Formats: sequence, C-alpha cells, structure tokens
Amino acid sequence: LLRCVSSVLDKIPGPPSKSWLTGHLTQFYDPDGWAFQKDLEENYGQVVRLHGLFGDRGLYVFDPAALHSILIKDQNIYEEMPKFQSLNKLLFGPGIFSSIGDDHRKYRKIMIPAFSTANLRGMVPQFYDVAERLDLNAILCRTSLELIGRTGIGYSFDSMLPGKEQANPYAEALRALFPVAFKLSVLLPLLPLILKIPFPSFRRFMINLVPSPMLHHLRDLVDITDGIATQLVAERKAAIKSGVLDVKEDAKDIMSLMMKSNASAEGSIRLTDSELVASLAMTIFAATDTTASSMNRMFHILALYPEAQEKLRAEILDAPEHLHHDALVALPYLDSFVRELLRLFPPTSPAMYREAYEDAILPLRTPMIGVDGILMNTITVPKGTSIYIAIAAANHSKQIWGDDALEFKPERWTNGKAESVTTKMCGIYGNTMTFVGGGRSCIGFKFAQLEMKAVASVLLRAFKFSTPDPRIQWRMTGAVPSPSVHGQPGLPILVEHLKV
Ligand code: HEM
Repeated sequence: LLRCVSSVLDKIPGPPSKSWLTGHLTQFYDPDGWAFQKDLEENYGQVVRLHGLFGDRGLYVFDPAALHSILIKDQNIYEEMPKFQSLNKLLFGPGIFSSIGDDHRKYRKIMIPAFSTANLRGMVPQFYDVAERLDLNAILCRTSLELIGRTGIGYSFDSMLPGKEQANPYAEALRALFPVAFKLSVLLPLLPLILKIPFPSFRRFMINLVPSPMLHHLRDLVDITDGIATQLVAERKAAIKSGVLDVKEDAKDIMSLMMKSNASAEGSIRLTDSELVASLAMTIFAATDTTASSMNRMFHILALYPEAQEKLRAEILDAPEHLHHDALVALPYLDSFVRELLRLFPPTSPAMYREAYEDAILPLRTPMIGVDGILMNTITVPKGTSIYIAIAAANHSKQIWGDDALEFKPERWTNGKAESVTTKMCGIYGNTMTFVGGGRSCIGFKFAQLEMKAVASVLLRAFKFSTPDPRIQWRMTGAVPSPSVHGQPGLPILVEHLKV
C-alpha cells in the first residue's frame, strides 16, 4: 500500500499522472495516443516514470545499458509479469507466452528449430503462391493469415479464394481474444489467484456463475480457438501414426517441424499434447496481426515514397522471378527497405512488459538528472516494479540513430548495418528493438521478414502503388497499429497494373 503513496521511483522524471486510479494507462493505450508516446520519447530521460493502476509506479525504458540489463544480463530478474502469464495461460494454455525460467526455455528449445534457415528455405514457394493469389482490394491481413496458416500449420484458411472472403472462425476468435480480455482488465490482478484453483472444471463452473456477458464471450472464444487447435494437432498426430505423414521426411510446416523436434527431445522437455496445442495457437497469434500490420505499412510507405518504390521495383525486375530463399534475402535495397520500415514503424504494442522479481540496480548509458536535481548513473528498482520496454522510443532515439532518426531513409542501411548508428543496442535485428533481444526475443523474426520480402517481390513486379488516401490514420485498435479511414479498417491506395 505504501508503494502506492510514495516510491523511490518518484525521483525519475515523468509526466504527471492524471488519475490515481488508472495512472497513465488510458493515455498509454489510447488508440490515437501518438502525441503521448511522442512526449515520452522526447521530453524526459531514456528511462521515464509512469503510473499504472492504483498509483503503481513503472519504468518506461529505452536507455541502451538499461535495456541490456533487463533483456540480457539480468533477464532472470526481469521476467514476464505474473498477471500476463496467467492471462496467457487462461487464453491459450501452457506454453511459451505463459511461462518463465526453465519452463520457458523448454518451449523455446522445441519451437526454435522449426524456424531455422533450412526450414524457411522450404517455405518460400508457399509465400509466392499465396502472394500471387492475392486480391489487391482485399485487406492484407488475410495474406498474413493464409501465409502462417499454410507454412505454420499446413492448413489453408482459404482466405484468398473467391467467395471465401468471410472471416475464418478460428482466425476471428484468435484476433478477438485480447481486445475482449482487455475489456475485463480490472480482473487482471486476480488472474494468478484464479489459476490457483486446481480443477479446470471447477474454474469453468465459477466462470459460468459470474453474471458478465463479456466474460462469457471470452470463455466462448477460448472454446473456439482451443477446440480447433486441439483438432488440428490430433489430425496431424493421426496422420503421423498411420504413416500418411512421415514427420522426418515431410515436415515442412511449423507444426510438423515442432512435432519433429518434440519427438526427438529428451523425455523431461518433451511437450504434452496440450502444450503443443497452446504452442500452435500462440505461434499463429504472434504471427498474424504483426505481419499484417507490417505489410499494410509497407504498401502505405511505397505509395508515399514513389522514388523508393521505383528503386525497389528496378532491383526486383533485374532479378529472375521467384527467387529462391538465399537470393531473395540478399537483395540489398529490399533488405534496407524492410529494415528501415521495421525500425521506424515497429508493428507491435507500444511496449513489451516485464516485472522485477527482485530488487535490482539498473545501469544507465546516459546519466539522468532526477526531479531532486541530483545526477543518477544508475536507478534503484524495487522488487515488483513494472517495466515497459519502449520499442518505438529506442528505434526513434536521435541519441542512438542520429539527427535524422525520425526520417524514413532506407539508404541509411548498408549490408544490414545502419551507418548513422552511434550506440550498439541489444536487439536481435539490425540494432532495432523491434523483435527485442535476449531469452524472450521473437523466434519468428526471419519468417516475418521473408514474408514481407516475398510479397513485395511478387506485387512490385506487377503493380504500381500511389495516391494514398490522405485520411488514412494509423490507430492502436488492437495489439498492433493498423490503418483505418474514419474509424473503419482500410488502406485506400491507388493500385495500377503494370504492363511489363
Ligand atoms: C513483424 C512481425 C513481428 C514482430 C514485430 C514481432 C515482435 C515480437 C516481439 C517484440 C516479441 C517479444 C515479446 C516479449 O518480449 O514479451 C515476440 C515474441 C514472439 N514472436 Fe514475434 N513478431 C513478429 C512476427 C512473428 C512471427 C511471424 C512469428 C511466428 C511465425 C512470431 C512468433 C513469436 C513467438 C513464438 C514469440 C514468443 C517468444 C518467447 O516468449 O520466447 N513472431 N515477437
């Protein structure tokens, strides 16, 4: 209780809190809260004090040394927040999003081999096939879904076929999970307790008794996603058992590849069926909206920067059609373009969350003056402090990227390195924090780039993109930014067929 009244973190500069009850959360999660994000990026130090529920203090961090400590050096201290672990466990089951420590490492060990370069090579033809069936008037989100459906679980959502434009129930339910769960966010702090109820059937009984239509809606969504994922895993297992699928020879999609690495894992780390189901749902969830957002952004930026578009098209037309994996990823301007896009417009929520599980000392690369006027070289972080890993703020920092940090300049990249960079960051991708770094970094980051590059290489050959509707607004309506016009999802740009 005392922490809600005063805290050692009060000496860290940050914006004044407007409400003791909700702190900065309403501004932080405002779908149009870009001005607030900009204020955090530009007007305080590289660590900013924020207020959460009931006066709780948290730290919004983009100082390079502090990020290195949180994500790499002391990653065992800064783990996923217990309330999000519980939420993810209730929504998906036991898996990579709902575990920490050794359990979490176990899931990564089974999942990571599926994303090796050798396996990605085999997925490229599927990427081209889907991109070629793309109806340009349709929303690019469906492309992402179909790509992860085919290469992720060997399943076609058929979202590209004429007459199948209506949403797939699995995909729709997955997409609705978090927006609905966040409407119940007052319950979040109670989730670790709810999970302690030992019998799932008793938990279900209790949930049925609560007179909340929103909670019941969430229960039904979880039933849909869990039911379909369970069925997919069961079918795949049956195919392997009956010999229809030889997982050693034929495994090409991520689900089969995960089953393959699971089959050869030692007993203690082998995943159970419910863990496989959860891993599958979590992978699809992690892969769909993020890449849909980045591809929408890609076409918006192509339309806004005609010179970059021409340069990219020239490079693509110069190369043979349907490049194999290694040649596609090596196209230099396409690589620079994708890097710059993912740097300046990270398709993620404004921050990734951690909590300090012990008292800790956070080092600072740039010392800060506290509100008491005293210079700080380090920050004392009490156990229980919420940490916001400020991805976009790190990617936009002039101290890290130079004075032109806020400009879209693919030319700043050569051979995967940005010339203007003055500070080495701990992110796994080209000095950006887009996929974070350390033991919880994105395992699909190469898959995501490959998807963007394959789609760009197919579409830029055939079409010209221009005249973006000036009313297009990027909003944080879900977990990631997405384009809309007057509140309706959409990316109206002019698409012309090229006669090549
Ligand atoms: C541009 C697209 C993407 C972006 C920006 C992105 C970003 C991220 C970030 C920031 C995290 C770290 C979460 C945290 O620290 O709490 C993460 C984790 C993860 N991502 Fe991605 N991601 C993308 C695409 C994908 C794809 C395509 C897949 C799979 C096919 C994927 C699978 C995962 C998984 C499984 C994790 C959890 C890793 C762990 O907890 O150890 N992501 N992603």
